[in-house]
Amino acid sequence: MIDKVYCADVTPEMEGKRVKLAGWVYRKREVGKKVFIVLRDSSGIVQTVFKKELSEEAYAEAKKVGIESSVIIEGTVKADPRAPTGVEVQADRIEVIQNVDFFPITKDASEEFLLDVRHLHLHSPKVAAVMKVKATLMQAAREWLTQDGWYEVFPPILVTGAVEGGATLFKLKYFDKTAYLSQSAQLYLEAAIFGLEKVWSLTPSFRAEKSRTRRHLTEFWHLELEAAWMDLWDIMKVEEELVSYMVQRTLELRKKEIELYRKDDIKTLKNAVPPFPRISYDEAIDILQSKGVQIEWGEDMGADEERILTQEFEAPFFVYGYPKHIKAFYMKEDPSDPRKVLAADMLAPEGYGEIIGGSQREDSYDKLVQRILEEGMKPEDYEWYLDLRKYGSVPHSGFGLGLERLVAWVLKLDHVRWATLFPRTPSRLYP
Ligand SMILES: NC(=O)C[C@H]([NH3+])C(=O)NS(=O)(=O)OC[C@H]1O[C@@H](n2cnc3c(N)ncnc32)[C@H](O)[C@@H]1O
Ligand SMILES: [Mg+2]
Repeated sequence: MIDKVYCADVTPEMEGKRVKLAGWVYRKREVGKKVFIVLRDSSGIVQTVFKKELSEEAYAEAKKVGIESSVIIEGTVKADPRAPTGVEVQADRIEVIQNVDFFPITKDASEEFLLDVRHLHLHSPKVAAVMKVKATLMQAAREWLTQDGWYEVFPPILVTGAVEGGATLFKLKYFDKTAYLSQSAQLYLEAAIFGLEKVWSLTPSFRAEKSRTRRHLTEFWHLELEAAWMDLWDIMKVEEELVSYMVQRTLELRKKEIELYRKDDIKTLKNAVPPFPRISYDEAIDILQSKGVQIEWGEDMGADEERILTQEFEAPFFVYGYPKHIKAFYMKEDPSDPRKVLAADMLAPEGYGEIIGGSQREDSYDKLVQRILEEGMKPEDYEWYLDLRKYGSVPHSGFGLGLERLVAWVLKLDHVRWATLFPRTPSRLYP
């Protein structure tokens, strides 16, 4: 590894120190007999200046390099309040690793073009900032999960059945059998709780969703938890503590990156502290109807309805107690109201809506068989899953958080596709 100083680590206090930098040409301009190159690396930027009288050779090389050329630059640090970071490097050496005559991404690039050249768009510091925030959210999640006694497990992605409905399964040939790409690790996490009690996984989940909305991907990263002995209210507490820790920790560690997208508009992020507000599905329907939304009890809330509902809150909030017929087969019927299930979604404010889907699971063998039949599915396709209700069944609950949806809310992105390295949607499989 080259023995370099990172751009962000060059400070005015290093005045007079010689440094070696390695990165990419981010900005370049010539003024008289000087060439200013703003160098970019993963840490940020620093201005370098090439003067003819300091090194004719380096000056001549610097004049020739194009934007996003990869270079190594050496020189002496000089404090300068006019420079973007208050400091610049008086360069006397440049090694051009690869010169770029024309970098395809220009200021007027369309969103579709940026997606077509996503592999080059990843040069962008603003895109890198999204990935740093995503990484820090998961770093925080791991910190919280470890200290709270949860075990990470690694479920299969090649599976034989639907969790969230057969309509969004990606089917593939598995030797002489049929397999599917996992929609959710949940069923496997439910098996893991009998030995580990509190488990979590981060896996890619796949949904052959034809809906082209701002919050749907066909492949997304899914943070899922499952716990024995917990009911719906217990798991909702876990959700709010986990999400709160993730958001507050990321605010602490990635403030600069968040401000790139939100500027100082971070009130709703700071509000993400327990307890999150809780409203019932019934109350949600009342609120929507009072705002003139045409929705009846029993109907599902889509992105538009959730967007309107989020206007009532300035923090993430729960909606609980959904009608049974709009929710998944595995959800436990509410003993106090058989029309409902013990399910709760967490909705992010500012129009983002659902970021978490969770529920208490049906732990009765007979009731689960009945639900599977009611949903038009075959119990024999879920034989192993039903076994979990035959050999020491316990009350248990869990949830799934869409990581891209959380990132989209934290950074106020206008589409979840910007929250993932290489977005997958119905119309995008390349690059
Ligand atoms: N372990 C569990 O209990 C998870 C459960 N089986 C499940 O998959 N619920 S979910 O379908 O609401 O998806 C969970 C979350 O997963 C995200 N999600 C769900 N579908 C998508 C798509 N298509 N694109 C992006 N993100 C998606 C979204 O935040 C949802 O709230
Ligand atoms: Mg859901």
